[in-house]
Amino acid sequence: MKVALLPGDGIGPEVIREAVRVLEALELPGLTLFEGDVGAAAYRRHGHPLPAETLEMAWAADAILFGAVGDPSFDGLERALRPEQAILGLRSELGLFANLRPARTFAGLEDMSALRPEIAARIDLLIVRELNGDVYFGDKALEMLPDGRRRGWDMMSYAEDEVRRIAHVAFRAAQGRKGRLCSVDKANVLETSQLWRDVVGEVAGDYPGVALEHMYVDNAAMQLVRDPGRFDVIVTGNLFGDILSDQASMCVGSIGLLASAALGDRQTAFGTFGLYEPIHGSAPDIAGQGKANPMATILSAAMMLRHSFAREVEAARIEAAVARSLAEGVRGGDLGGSAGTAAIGDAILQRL
Ligand SMILES: NC(=O)c1ccc[n+]([C@@H]2O[C@H](COP(=O)([O-])OP(=O)(O)OC[C@H]3O[C@@H](n4cnc5c(N)ncnc54)[C@H](O)[C@@H]3O)[C@@H](O)[C@H]2O)c1
Ligand SMILES: CC(C)[C@H](C(=O)O)[C@@H](O)C(=O)O
Ligand SMILES: [Mg+2]
Repeated sequence: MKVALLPGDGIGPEVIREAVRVLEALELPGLTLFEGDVGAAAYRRHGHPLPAETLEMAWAADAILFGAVGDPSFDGLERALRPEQAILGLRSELGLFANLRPARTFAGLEDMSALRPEIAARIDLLIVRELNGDVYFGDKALEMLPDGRRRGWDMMSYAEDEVRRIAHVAFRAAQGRKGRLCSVDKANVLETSQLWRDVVGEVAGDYPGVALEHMYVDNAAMQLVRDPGRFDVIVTGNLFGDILSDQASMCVGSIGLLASAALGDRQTAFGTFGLYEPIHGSAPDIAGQGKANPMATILSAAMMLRHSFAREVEAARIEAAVARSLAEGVRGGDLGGSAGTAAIGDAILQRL
């Protein structure tokens, strides 16, 4: 059970450190951790945000635990060398097309939601975000028009097989939950979305037990704050899923709480190969201050144990320890408290 740790930039190394303490406390036989460089940290040392040796390490691993990448001082670099290309490169090179981003209310935390507590109390949803296509990976350019104006453009597209495979993931997830799937698109304006809607509708024929609805993304953004409890599984494209998952995090209470799994088809001897990461970024505004909430990363490690190592018992132990910490008042700055990164890690370890 080989895990590649890719801490990255900003608060990435700070939150990964706490997740490693939790994993080590479980004393899982055969679990080995090794570390690689990604993002701005890798650019500084190797001249590239995703060096060949890091990619090799990723291929050799059974799972990846990823922190975050991004550093404002590198925003002026050509796009191919920017820190964010490391995570995009890993997702596409490794064929990790299915991004699971669960959002669930934690008991005792309803007051921290940006919504009214009685509305926040009902959240239990899963965003299934397509991760290898959409406007993220199409041709793009910044160019000069003949009349001297600058123009930027990005090609948005999905091929039907790309939509079909993520639709199957989402329908199967809905089968294992409350049996409701909401497909989010912008089919009233975008041809990419019309194809998305058509193909999701076709796949629905294989899942008669799942109730499918289609919703435009602007309405979905509104419904997510009006009544997030109405959603079970949401399936959507790369861009809309990115945006809606940050929004869902504040419905729960903080972006420091939301974990994620990026999965593909590849199976290892232990389970499904995957990359696990908090949905948040490198948070340059609080980096280096010991203030980051490591819960999202610790919960991502739990997802890793569940999906990549079939260790449901240990995954549930981690999740229960996080939930108990929150129920007993452990709060980072993101939740209006004063507990630092290491203190939150200590609290979870004590309750493991
Ligand atoms: N997967 C990734 O690696 C990833 C994801 C998102 C953003 N980014 C990158 O991160 C950099 C910063 O982006 P941003 O500011 O838009 O988003 P961000 O998620 O890094 O931060 C947004 C806000 O949330 C806060 N925050 C985030 N995580 C937190 C945590 N664990 N505990 C407490 N507070 C937390 C930050 O302090 C900030 O105020 C950019 O370079 C961006 O490209 C990377
Ligand atoms: C850093 C960026 C490329 C990334 C994304 O847009 O997918 C991030 O926002 C995320 O949510 O993981
Ligand atoms: Mg994002």
